[in-house]
Amino acid sequence: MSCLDIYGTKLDSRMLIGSALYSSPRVMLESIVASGAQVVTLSLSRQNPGQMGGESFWNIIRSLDLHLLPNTAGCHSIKEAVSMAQMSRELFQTDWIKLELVGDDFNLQPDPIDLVKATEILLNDGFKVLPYCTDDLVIARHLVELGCKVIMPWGSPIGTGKGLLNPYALQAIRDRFPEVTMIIDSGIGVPSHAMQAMELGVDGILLNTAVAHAQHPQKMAQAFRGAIEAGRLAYEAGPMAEQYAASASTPTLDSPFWHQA
Ligand SMILES: CC(=O)[C@@H](O)[C@H](O)COP(=O)(O)O
Repeated sequence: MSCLDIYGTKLDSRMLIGSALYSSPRVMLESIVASGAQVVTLSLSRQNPGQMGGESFWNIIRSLDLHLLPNTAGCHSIKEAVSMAQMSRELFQTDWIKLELVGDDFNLQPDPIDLVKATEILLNDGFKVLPYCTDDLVIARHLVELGCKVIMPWGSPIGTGKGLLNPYALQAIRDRFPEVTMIIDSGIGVPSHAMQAMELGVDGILLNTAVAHAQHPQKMAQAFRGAIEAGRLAYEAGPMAEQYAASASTPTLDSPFWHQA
């Protein structure tokens, strides 16, 4: 199967996993391993290696030897997000940043205007920006025109588990920007949501709550791994076109094959 491309880094796994909300370090570690993810996202504001408790968290993450994707979770302004990104780059030694800029606390909806402005600042500062955005085609266009090689529209708001609120909007982004790596970030609740997104042709899935809050996170991580792989395989296989009316799958006339070699 083809690879996930993050600014030129090619990965076999199309799943990116969060490191928050787990019941214990052991459950987090086992879940991340079970997911097969090669990218783990983490937040300097919540998992700072220099702070109490942060060091043991950091040692576990480091032991996994995965790509780190620091995020700017909880930032509400451009200034805050830019300085969080810069500190994360120093501390985690990576120029990848998941840019999250909250526009409203009710549903943690990204601020579309400031997100674009902050993206421009960070790209100019040498970051490889993975912006967390809504499923708005025009915002996606601005981000792509600035030079983002990856965009991460939501399925639905963070932690809701509602799945894909607007498959049409996501499909439009996919079709409009086939050259860009498109990762669905947030709101995925069950593996079938992830599979639906992959069948639309998106490149990857970033999720956290659905695994961390499952009754058995390790098993759920494994279930997501299978669903994401199956969804991608189905997309590459080219699904049949939906039909309005029935057509017999066991015709009684002519050749049993429709393609005459
Ligand atoms: C871990 C992370 O970056 C989250 O903020 C992300 O958006 C995942 O969202 P869910 O928890 O809804 O999967």
